[in-house]
Amino acid sequence: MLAVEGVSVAFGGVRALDGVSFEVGEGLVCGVIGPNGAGKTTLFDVVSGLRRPDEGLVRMAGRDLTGVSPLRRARAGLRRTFQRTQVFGRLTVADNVLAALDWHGGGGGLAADLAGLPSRRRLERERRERVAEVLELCGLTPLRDAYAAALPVGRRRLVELARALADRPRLLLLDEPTSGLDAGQTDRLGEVIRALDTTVLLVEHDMGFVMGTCDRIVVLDLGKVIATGSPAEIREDPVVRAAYLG
Ligand SMILES: Nc1ncnc2c1ncn2[C@@H]1O[C@H](COP(=O)(O)OP(=O)(O)OP(=O)(O)O)[C@@H](O)[C@H]1O
Repeated sequence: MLAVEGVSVAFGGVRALDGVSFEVGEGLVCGVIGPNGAGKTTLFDVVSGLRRPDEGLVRMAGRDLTGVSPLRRARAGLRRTFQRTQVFGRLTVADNVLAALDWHGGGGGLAADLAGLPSRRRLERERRERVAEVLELCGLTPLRDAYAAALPVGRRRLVELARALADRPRLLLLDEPTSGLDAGQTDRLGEVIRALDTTVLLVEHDMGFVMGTCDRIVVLDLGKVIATGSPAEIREDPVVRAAYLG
């Protein structure tokens, strides 16, 4: 589903990424870990299109995305969440998710809205249904009418996840999704992520969360992939232990 092939990025003399290659299969959750400065954020920026690599390719479902803008990547089904949550505080939880669907437009423009065309009403119903489905998936149904600004950070993060999932992304990038969450909220988030059928790439410092949530793990150190494997393989890998786990 996602293939990163020989990606390198240099900042002056620093090789932030140095020939990074790995693949993530359809529907799998892949975690990227590594010590500070390993290149995780740079890798995320390359995959989401915020930074163009000096060398290498990023493919999604076989399509080369390397020169494709972040907006076009979004249209192709890629979504990203950020370390600092980005939700509309003045909207309710349900409207936050609805707003994430609205950018597709309803077709027919304002005239169709005013005329209340049947096609438009059907679309509206489908949207409401999708919102309800996503809220349920993220455990937010009881909070659907709460204002996002009033929610604690753990819930806001779930709202952000719900927004990212609203129109069924093909690939979801999560940047330190547990930051600011307590243990209970972290467990809940892990359950939601595991229940998704979307392909997920996440960067995370919380090792317990990574080991419990991910199918595959990519370990970066000084811009290079030093190991890839299942959580059990990574835990046992002598190179990883030496470089990172201690
Ligand atoms: N804009 C930049 N200009 C110069 N050097 C940079 C820039 N961004 C990152 N670097 C350097 O590239 C290397 C990789 O940084 P990156 O932020 O990708 O690592 P990271 O694994 O995300 O680290 P952290 O866990 O601390 O967030 C580091 O040596 C960093 O100092």
